[in-house]
Amino acid sequence: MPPGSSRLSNLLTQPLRLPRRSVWTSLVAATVLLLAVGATVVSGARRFVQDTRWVGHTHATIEQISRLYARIRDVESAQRGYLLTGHIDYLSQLEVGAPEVEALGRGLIDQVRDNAAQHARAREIATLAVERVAISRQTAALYQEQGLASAQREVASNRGKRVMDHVVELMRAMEAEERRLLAQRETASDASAWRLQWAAALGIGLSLALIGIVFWLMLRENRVRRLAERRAASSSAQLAESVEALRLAGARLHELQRGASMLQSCRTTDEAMDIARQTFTRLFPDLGGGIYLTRASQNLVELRIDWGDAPTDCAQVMSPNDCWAVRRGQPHTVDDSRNGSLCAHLAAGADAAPFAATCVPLVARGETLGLVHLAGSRDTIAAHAELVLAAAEQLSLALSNLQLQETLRVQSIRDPLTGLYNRRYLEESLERELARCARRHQPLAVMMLDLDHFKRFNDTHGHDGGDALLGHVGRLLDALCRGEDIACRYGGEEFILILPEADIEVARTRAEQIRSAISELQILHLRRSLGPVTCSIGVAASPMHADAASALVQAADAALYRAKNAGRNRVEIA
Ligand SMILES: Nc1nc2c(ncn2[C@@H]2O[C@H](COP(=O)(O)OP(=O)(O)OP(=O)(O)O)[C@@H](O)[C@H]2O)c(=O)[nH]1
Repeated sequence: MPPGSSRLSNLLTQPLRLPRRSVWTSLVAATVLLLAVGATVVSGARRFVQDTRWVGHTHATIEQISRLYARIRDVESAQRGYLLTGHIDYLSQLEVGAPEVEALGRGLIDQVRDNAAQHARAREIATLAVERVAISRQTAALYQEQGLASAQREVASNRGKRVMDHVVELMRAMEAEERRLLAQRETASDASAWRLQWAAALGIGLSLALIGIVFWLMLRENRVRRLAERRAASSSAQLAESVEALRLAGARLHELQRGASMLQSCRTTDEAMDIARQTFTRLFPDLGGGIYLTRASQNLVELRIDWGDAPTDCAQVMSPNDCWAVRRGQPHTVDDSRNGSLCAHLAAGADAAPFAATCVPLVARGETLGLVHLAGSRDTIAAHAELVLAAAEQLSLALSNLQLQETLRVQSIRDPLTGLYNRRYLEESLERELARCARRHQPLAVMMLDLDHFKRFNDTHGHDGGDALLGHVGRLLDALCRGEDIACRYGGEEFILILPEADIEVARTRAEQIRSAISELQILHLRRSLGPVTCSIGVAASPMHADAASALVQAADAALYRAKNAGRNRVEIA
């Protein structure tokens, strides 16, 4: 799993709860409350206005009563003034006051039309007021027509006073009732005002509180949303990071697969080293490194290739014990070159910055074939640890396969007793070398060698002794061969040497050297010296004696036959 993917899945699965329901609930509650407060205030205001209107109405009624009373008194005064002075102005005042009293009476009736009791009183007052005005006018008329005495009799009858007393009594009752109503309406108006005030204060307070809660919830939601957005942004960044990590991991795996496939197709160790260098460079471009291979002797490990800007100096050849990974048979990683146990084959330069290094043994079929070493930054080494192991494993398998192939190849072309090439390889090589020399117009010599009296040697020292002799001769021939010569065991105690680009004289000289060397051979077998041995050699050369491989071998064989017949331990030319 690429780094960060578990954190990513946590982030994606962790729920984010937004307080949406509480916000909506509070908003609805605040709205309902505000509407209720509004309705209460409106209805309270209406009632307050109505109550205030009623108070005004009461005041107007009381004022109407007062004005009616005053107007009646004015009429009475005008009547009295007229009787006392006879002045005509009083009479005209009386005449003017009469319709006004009547109008004020009607006004009073209209004023209290809503109240049945007051309405009845008002009608009675209006009727009595009109009657009182009529009495004053009658009294004035008596004065005019019959004189003061008649008018005074009328006054003395107290008819006008009785009517007026009744009017006053009714007006007092009516005013008292209006004052009672006034007090009642003022109380109601005060109560309305008080209710209105409290409803407004309470409603506004509660609404403000709810709005505060909504505001707080919205701030909280905003905070949570910002957090969610940050998480989403961080998640998508991590997702992109993970996708990129997966892409790189996929590309590296593809590269590893490609490298492994090419390694498996390599025919030689050098080819495998070249492919390994390319693969490791592509897989770990930020790391320098190298590959050591164990020599056939198993006692030394040799640096075969290296690459990149490794911060270390690598020993060219080392003992297997110089590498912790080889010694312990498992990867060895040092995070800090200054503090860790760096392998002896790696050396940090004096001025080198601290670095990390890892060595992975190349092990296959229980055999340590070498090691891969990488060095660079600690993070890079740590990040690629598993991939390094996988690449090293693939390289181990490829090297092991190459080793196996080499063993099989050697087995198929080498004679196990002498270590020389076998007859099959001889036949292939002779054809090839003849063609090559012919192309270059160069000679090629063939030497056929047969040990003398080998049957007797066998009989004397046993078959094991004979085998030991064959082994010694094989090693001797191998040692006396040049790099381009091919020494083969032709069969039994017969050997053939192919000497490319050697003419017959060179071949003769070489044959003499070999014959001489074999005659001086000291063979120890089971702590016994097996005595001297000689050989006979027949030499033929191309194109001097034959062009074809089989003809050339036959010519050498014929020369050998002559050497045997001539007394053995000699060289004969075809
Ligand atoms: N020990 C051993 N003996 C072998 C091997 N191959 C062949 N021989 C023996 O080599 C002997 C060859 O004998 P001969 O062909 O008669 O030749 P020779 O005794 O060497 O006599 P000349 O060649 O005439 O000098 C035989 O006895 C074979 O059995 C082998 O691989 N090991």
